[in-house]
Amino acid sequence: MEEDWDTELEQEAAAASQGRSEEQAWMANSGRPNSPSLRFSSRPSSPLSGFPGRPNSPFFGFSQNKGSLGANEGLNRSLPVQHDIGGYSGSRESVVRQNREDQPVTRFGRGRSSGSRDFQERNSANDPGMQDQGFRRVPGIFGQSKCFNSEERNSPLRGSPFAPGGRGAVGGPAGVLKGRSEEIDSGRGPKVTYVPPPPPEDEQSIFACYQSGINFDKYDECAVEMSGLDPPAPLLAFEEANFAQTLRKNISKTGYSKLTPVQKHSIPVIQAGRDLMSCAQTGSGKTAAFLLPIVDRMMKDGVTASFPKQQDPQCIIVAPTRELINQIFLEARKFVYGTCIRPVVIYGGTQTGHSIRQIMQGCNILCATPGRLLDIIEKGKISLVEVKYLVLDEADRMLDMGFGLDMKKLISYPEMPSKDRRQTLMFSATFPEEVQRLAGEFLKTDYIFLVIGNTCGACSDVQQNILQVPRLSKRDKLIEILQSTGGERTMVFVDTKKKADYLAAFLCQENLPSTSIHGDREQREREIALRDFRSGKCQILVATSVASRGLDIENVQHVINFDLPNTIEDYVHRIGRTGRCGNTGKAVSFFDDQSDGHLVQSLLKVLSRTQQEFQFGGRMAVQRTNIVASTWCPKGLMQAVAEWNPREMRMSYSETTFKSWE
Ligand SMILES: Nc1ncnc2c1ncn2[C@@H]1O[C@H](COP(=O)(O)OP(=O)(O)OP(=O)(O)O)[C@@H](O)[C@H]1O
Repeated sequence: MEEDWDTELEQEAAAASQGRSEEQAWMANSGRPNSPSLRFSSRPSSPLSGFPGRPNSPFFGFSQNKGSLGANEGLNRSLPVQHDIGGYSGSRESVVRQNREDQPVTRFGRGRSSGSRDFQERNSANDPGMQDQGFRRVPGIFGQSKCFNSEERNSPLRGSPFAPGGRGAVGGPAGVLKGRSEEIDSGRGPKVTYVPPPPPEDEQSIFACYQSGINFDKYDECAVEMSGLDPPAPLLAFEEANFAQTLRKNISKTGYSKLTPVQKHSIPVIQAGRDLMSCAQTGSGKTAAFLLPIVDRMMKDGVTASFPKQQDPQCIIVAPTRELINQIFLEARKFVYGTCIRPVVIYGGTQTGHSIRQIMQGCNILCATPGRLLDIIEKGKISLVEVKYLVLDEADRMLDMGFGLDMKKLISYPEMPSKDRRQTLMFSATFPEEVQRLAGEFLKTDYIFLVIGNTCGACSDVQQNILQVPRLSKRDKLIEILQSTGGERTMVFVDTKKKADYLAAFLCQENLPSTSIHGDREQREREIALRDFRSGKCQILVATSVASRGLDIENVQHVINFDLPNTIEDYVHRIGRTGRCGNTGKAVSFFDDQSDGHLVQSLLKVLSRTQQEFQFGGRMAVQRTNIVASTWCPKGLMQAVAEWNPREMRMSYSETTFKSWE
């Protein structure tokens, strides 16, 4: 999970303070006759009729979901069967523990939220009444159960992969009830036993990649800014990099023939031994920009894996989410192919023993999520003395409140070479100023700061649309869009884990094959969800921000922000799941005056910078940097536009026009 642990809690708390959650709102919304929400809101005994005040309730965070997901006794009765059939070994508690292992957020970060979460979970776990209800059971709708009772048969979820008895592939944290007492007794969850399946070893699978798109050459039009003393000259072509022969072969097997701008500029900086903070738009090849020169150096230095009791990797790469770090590992595997350099990936939610075994088989490039990395270091399984490269992918995220302390801890180990003796590389599509300042602690003073485009630039190949959709109409609007786009691979982002499950189940019910990914799903389920989405088995992936960064999935044509994120950086990363590698994509964001007002200024800035035609609301069109004619637009938006410096946008509205909009 990593990313969304705390932010979602905070959002839930905010929703609670509004006194009415979105799920409740849906329940009350009389839109769809078959909607799961309606079904349960009409039940007189529904706990939703007496919905507890969330902030004060020990069940806050769980009870509300009961109704929205259509939990029923039948589902609950089926849970023990799920354990047997589904072969689950984990539990919700294990997820909590994993998240703690991996998530510095909960350990060091925003303590208030995590503390309250613990409280909620313990209390709800203690209450026998809760065992049959609420959020605990929500994940139970995933996975499979062979027992249908009448209620299940009528379940709106039936026939969907989320339905009981549905596709096992989606799986589900059926263990949600299993480990409950374990947490209470020990304060720790049961051992995580999940061992991820090894990736395919055949050459074709290793080098599988997708085609760059029609706009690939347009990357060259991006403005490039480099600051720092004597930046090395950029490369014009792969040949100029003088890469080792095996690496050259691997690059061509990967299908790369032309460098992207971030590669042109970053590779010579890294080859020159300089530290680098590199910012370039999503999907523009940052991963290869750091991997290629590192692997090249290792090949030239004759690095090979060996098998001492304690491994000493030459390169450590960290990223904020498990799926992303796995993806980076798979990229590294391509470039080292045919050599004795061994990349290894370790991340939370998997058996620690498995991570250790992987490392012990030889480890030159260690790809890790922060929690698991620190764990392994503290277990003495790796030594840091040989680290020459420290790479922070999604560096702004790695340095923010959530992971910043873990990163500091990492560089503070006495064994870790000081910044003068290692090379530190930071990559992201966004670098807010405060993070740029923090980064100084990690980098040598003469580091190079490379910006392709700007430090918070959305991908110009993504056509962005902002639609004003009131909260209660979002679901219908979503269906309308998904039905009109007919089978396009789509990621739908929401603000809470529960909503991700709910929405995925709801979409399945509407015959739109969907799955979900978020931090409360067990790792096995997360990986299955991603696999189903990549393979096209499920055309829609409903996700929290855990999937917003770095994921490179072929042919995602569409991103929908069902809920806008809290920060503009998150928006940029989310919409960057489409329009990758020169391909085009579409992003639609539902804008709700009441909850999204804070984003308006930064949103407009991002939109105007993409220099493309885009739409704001139904009738206001913004072309290039000029807003042209409108008689209507969301009031909240226009107020913010007025506050924002019109000169910067060179907007063409007059004050009278603006007043008439108000
Ligand atoms: N030179 C190249 N030629 C063709 N394809 C490339 C090249 N470099 C990278 N790619 C491909 O482009 C896609 C996006 O690359 P990558 O995931 O590294 O982007 P990114 O900039 O890290 O994106 P994000 O900011 O979302 O993490 C990948 O599928 C990668 O294989």
